[in-house]
Amino acid sequence: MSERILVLVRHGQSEWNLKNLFTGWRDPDLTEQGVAEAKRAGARLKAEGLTFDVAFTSALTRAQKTLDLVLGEMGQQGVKTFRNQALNERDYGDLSGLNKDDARAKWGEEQVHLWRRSYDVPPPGGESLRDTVARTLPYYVQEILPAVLRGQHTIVTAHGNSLRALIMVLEKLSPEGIMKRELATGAPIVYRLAADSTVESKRDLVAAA
Ligand SMILES: O=C(O)[C@@H](CO)OP(=O)(O)O
Repeated sequence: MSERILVLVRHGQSEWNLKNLFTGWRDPDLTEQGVAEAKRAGARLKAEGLTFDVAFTSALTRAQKTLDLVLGEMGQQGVKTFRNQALNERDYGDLSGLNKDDARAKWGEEQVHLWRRSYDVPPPGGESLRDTVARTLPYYVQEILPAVLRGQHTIVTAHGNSLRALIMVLEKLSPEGIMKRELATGAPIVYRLAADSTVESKRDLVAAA
């Protein structure tokens, strides 16, 4: 039985990350730095000797391009890929497109932090992390996890908060625990799962600067 490998990668820096705008379901492209981060992630995964059998990504350009660049760097362009909006970023609702510093000036540091990192406080008109878990988890359980348990080496490229949703479940984090969890762009996390789908080991492959 081959190993049960699941790799999660947040997309490389996007144009709106650079401009400090709430992004959510909006669809900006990667910046030059984001492209470099994605390639570096691919190089790190290749250096680990990893190969992939199946890939999952969101319906958004930044995550799809990141996947293409990672696989390209690994010489693995042909990997079967599934794209689904279940893996999209948390919907930021009315905050989408606003500048994060302007939002802090308007609503206060604490309120904006709760919208960005709390488990259950939804931004106006958008999804809380709990809502995002409710959207991503069925897709994980029905599509991603079965592939991993079959022994298919699996990569998921997605977004800061859609991945925090999956990480909360994988790492059994509390609402307080997930509040402190930040994901760097283009930094792969390699999980090995046990046959009962719990996490056996985890490694952060921080992309070299
Ligand atoms: O704007 C967004 O969609 C996300 C990810 O970039 O931002 P935040 O870190 O505020 O959740």
